[in-house]
Amino acid sequence: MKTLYLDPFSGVSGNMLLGTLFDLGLDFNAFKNELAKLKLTGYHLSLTKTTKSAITGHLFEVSLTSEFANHHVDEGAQKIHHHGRNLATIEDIINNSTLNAHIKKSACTVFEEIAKAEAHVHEKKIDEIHFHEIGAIDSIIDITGFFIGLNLLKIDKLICGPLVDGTGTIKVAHGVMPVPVPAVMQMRTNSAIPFRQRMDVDTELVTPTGFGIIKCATTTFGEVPENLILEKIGYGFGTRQINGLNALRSCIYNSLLSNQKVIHSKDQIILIETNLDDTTGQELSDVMAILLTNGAKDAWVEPITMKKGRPAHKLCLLADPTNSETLTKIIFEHTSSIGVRQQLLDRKIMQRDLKLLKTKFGNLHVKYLSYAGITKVSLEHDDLVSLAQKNKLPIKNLETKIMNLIQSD
Ligand SMILES: O=C([S-])c1cc(C(=O)S)c[n+]([C@@H]2O[C@H](COP(=O)(O)O)[C@@H](O)[C@H]2O)c1
Ligand code: NI
Repeated sequence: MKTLYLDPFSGVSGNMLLGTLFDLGLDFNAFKNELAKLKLTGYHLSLTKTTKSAITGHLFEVSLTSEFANHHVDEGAQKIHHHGRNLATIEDIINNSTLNAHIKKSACTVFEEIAKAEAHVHEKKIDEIHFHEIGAIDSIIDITGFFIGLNLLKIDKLICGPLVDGTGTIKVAHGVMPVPVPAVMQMRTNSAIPFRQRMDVDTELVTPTGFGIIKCATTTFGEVPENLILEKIGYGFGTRQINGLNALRSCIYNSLLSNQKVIHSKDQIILIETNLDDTTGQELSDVMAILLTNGAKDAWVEPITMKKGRPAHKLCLLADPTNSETLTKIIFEHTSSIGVRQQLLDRKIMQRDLKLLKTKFGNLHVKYLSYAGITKVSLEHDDLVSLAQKNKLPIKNLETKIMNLIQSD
């Protein structure tokens, strides 16, 4: 299983996404053969291996041949296209090709995502919007080409790090637009994609095409995968000149487990709390059970006295930070709470190694714990209870017997 990790430390555009795939080894001729299935004409592809900031990478560019270039105006670094195709026409081009069904579906999803955002920003219906972006041949090539590239490189999973955009304004066909550009801002709504801005970069780093592809193709955003083998690194250059390297870095990880294991002695955990003065004991116990089955690591209630001397309860839970949205929704859905407090906490943890122990009383899971030379053993309580019932022994008594067996081992 191959995982592609994208690191958009200086943003993302369609060209950068393809540039980085070529730098990872995507074959240009194989790519062009696949792309020809779209039966598009009027374009030229250029792929250049080059060095920027002393780093070697690839620059991928699409240019229009003269017949089409008449409709295309260059305004500094900003390309503006005046021959927009509408969404239906683009989807026809893709769907009438002999590309595989997954590529077709993925590309159409990105076009729909960008078109929806554009329609919202320009306050037009999706079929009547001005397709200055997605009607252009380069967008069709970038978007469809990205999925062709993933397929040729046999990538199974995509993970993306936080997106970094610039600031200020850029000049486009209809005037001056703020950065992040409106279509990108619109696509960010209702999404939790990590995004930040570099205030020292006075231009656009994240384009609508780049953001649309990332949003639709990626389900996991976060840190580099652990315990996987890093196989290859690629750099795809952007065309804008910025203070520093303007490139999209990508890494291929292989799921073969590394023999160099990562040991965690600290991590982060989220504490979620809410005060409840009108929830019954039964309701509290029900919601705690739901929270625990939905990934809370622990959930409990604390008796408190709220304003006006009201006896109440504080519902608390600990969870992985990525689970906070799901668990917050459960609290809002199943209690009268109208607000929760959240704190991200640093946690020190013992390394855990879970093993199945075969004993004369039966099998049970045992946790071997260690931290800076301190070691402990902990028997899985549910297993212990069922073995105690099976052997008709008091739980404490059986625990002592099993601990003695482990120690004598
Ligand atoms: O010309 C217009 S109206 C325009 C609108 C927007 C919005 O965000 S709305 C963005 N742009 C810019 O066009 C270029 C091309 O983008 P690609 O995604 O096709 O690479 C880019 O700089 C956009 O920000 C233009
Ligand atoms: Ni427009």
